[in-house]
Amino acid sequence: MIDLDKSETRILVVDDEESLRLTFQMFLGREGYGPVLTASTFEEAMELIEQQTFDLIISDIVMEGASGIDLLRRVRDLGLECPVVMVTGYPNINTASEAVRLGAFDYLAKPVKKADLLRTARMALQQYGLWKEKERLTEEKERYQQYLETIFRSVRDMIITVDHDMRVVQMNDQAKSWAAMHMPGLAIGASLAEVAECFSGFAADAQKVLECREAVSEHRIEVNPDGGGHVVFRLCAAPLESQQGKDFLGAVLVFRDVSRLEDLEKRGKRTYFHRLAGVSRAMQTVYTLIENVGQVDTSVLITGESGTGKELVAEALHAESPRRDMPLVKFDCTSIPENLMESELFGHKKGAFTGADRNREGRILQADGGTLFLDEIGDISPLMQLRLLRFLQERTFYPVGEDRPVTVDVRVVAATNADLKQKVQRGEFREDLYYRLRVIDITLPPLRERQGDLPILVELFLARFSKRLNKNITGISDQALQLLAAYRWPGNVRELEHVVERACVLCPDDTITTGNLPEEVRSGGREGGATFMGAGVEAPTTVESKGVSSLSPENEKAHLLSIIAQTDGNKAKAARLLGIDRSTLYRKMKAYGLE
Ligand SMILES: Nc1ncnc2c1ncn2[C@@H]1O[C@H](COP(=O)(O)OP(=O)(O)OP(=O)(O)O)[C@@H](O)[C@H]1O
Repeated sequence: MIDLDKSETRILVVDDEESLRLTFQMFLGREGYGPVLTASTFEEAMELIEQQTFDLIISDIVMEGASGIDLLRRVRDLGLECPVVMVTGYPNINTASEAVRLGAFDYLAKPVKKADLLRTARMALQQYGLWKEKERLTEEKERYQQYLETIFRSVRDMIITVDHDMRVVQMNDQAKSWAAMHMPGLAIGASLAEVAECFSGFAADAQKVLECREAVSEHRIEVNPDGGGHVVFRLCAAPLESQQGKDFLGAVLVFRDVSRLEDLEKRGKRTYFHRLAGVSRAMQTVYTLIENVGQVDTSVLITGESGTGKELVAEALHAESPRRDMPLVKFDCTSIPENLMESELFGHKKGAFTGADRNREGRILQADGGTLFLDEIGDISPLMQLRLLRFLQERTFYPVGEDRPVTVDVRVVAATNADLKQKVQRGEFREDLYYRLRVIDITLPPLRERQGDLPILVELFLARFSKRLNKNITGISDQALQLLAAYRWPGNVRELEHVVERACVLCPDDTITTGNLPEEVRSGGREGGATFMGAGVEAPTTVESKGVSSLSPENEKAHLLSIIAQTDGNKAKAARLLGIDRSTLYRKMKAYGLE
């Protein structure tokens, strides 16, 4: 039985006898019911009923003018469900039982005893309470059903539910229109197993779910319908259970025709290529170039701003070449002082110089049979330029202190974010070396010129950092993505990667929002045009996050000094704070004489 809150029950007593009205009002009021209102005529009662809602109406049958039965009829005509109790004198007992047939809850015979009145009132109110609760639950269920149906209708995926015997129970509109075109046999009531043999993958998934009561995760299946053609579906299946998994109802299959996507991918529209991500035309050109150039042994020069993915291109070139099982040796030309560079690259003989207490194999020899990646090639000294040119021309070299040449089979891939051509014009870089290196030139456009790549890169980094940070971040709000798209990205993909990493660290739930983005990005880069530095939460709070790329040379030098000091000389940390990589930092330090 449901509990009644008596003080919240509105009762109307209708009687033309004032003493009876007052007695009923007093009995009910003292019992805690309220408010209890009274009316002496049909008209007066109707006026109150139209103005407010009642939980119980107690009405005399015989009144001057319209009767209590008229009142009951009127109440039901208005669609009101509240219980009506009739009061009648002994001679009118038959009329009263007639009233019950017409929908009255009960009747009370005069003289009405207090106990009878209270018992009938309690029962009527309790029954009405139950009815209201049932109505509420039905309404809620209907609303929920509607809500589910709306989802069912509006998702772009096709959805089919099947029962234990694999008979189709429900199909959403997408599934229906797809079936009408490609598989007319697939309809509500049809057996999924029998519909078409070529769709056996669907039936197999459904069968698995029905047998194991476990979801089958998303996978792709190829289908060759009778009418010909070739269709690829992305399909997942899950058990269909009632609330709390008490009843097992069957399986739900969610699938999507991805043939067009597959076609696009096959036609060269690739989203990923080795560790590179991007769908823009520029990146498609880069992928194709790498594929073609990978097969030959010519030198390649990769150019592009800092953080555009030059190192990833070098890796992909190596992976695409027949040298892929041999070493890829990376050498950052700015990472070590000039005087040690020759020995580092070419190796040295024991005793070649003070401190050379044993023979040392250089990077070039380590790369024998494989690829040597020379990063930041624009920064090497004229002497090293000459040595490298000789090596590229003759494929032999002399380790420091050694007079016998060493021959190796190495493919050289170099990268720079400097404008080498300008350096050649200014006499800072050898023209002959430039052309030797640049047999093939792969240029990576800055991120701001290939905005179409942004969503896919964001998705890639979100998945990466969500996993690394052991979080469950599944997406980014449209508004946050719009801010990222509007930003100029002076630090390119590296900077974007740091921004997403920082956002993942700050994000408390499953969606990155604008609040998780740094101020620079939120203000559209208007904060003095400074680059976001990817400091994330690891940055000491005392370090002012300010980029370098837009500062004047004097300010940039001072800023570099300040960051290096604040990180206690830790170059890796300083570079990270500045949103540039270590080699760029070394280059800048060198340029400002800060070594
Ligand atoms: N197209 C891309 N897809 C996925 N990640 C990328 C892409 N481009 C760059 N990145 C990421 O951005 C960061 C910087 O890339 P990378 O080191 O290859 O750039 P770079 O051009 O060599 O930079 P620098 O000139 O400063 O050495 C890396 O973490 C890399 O994984």
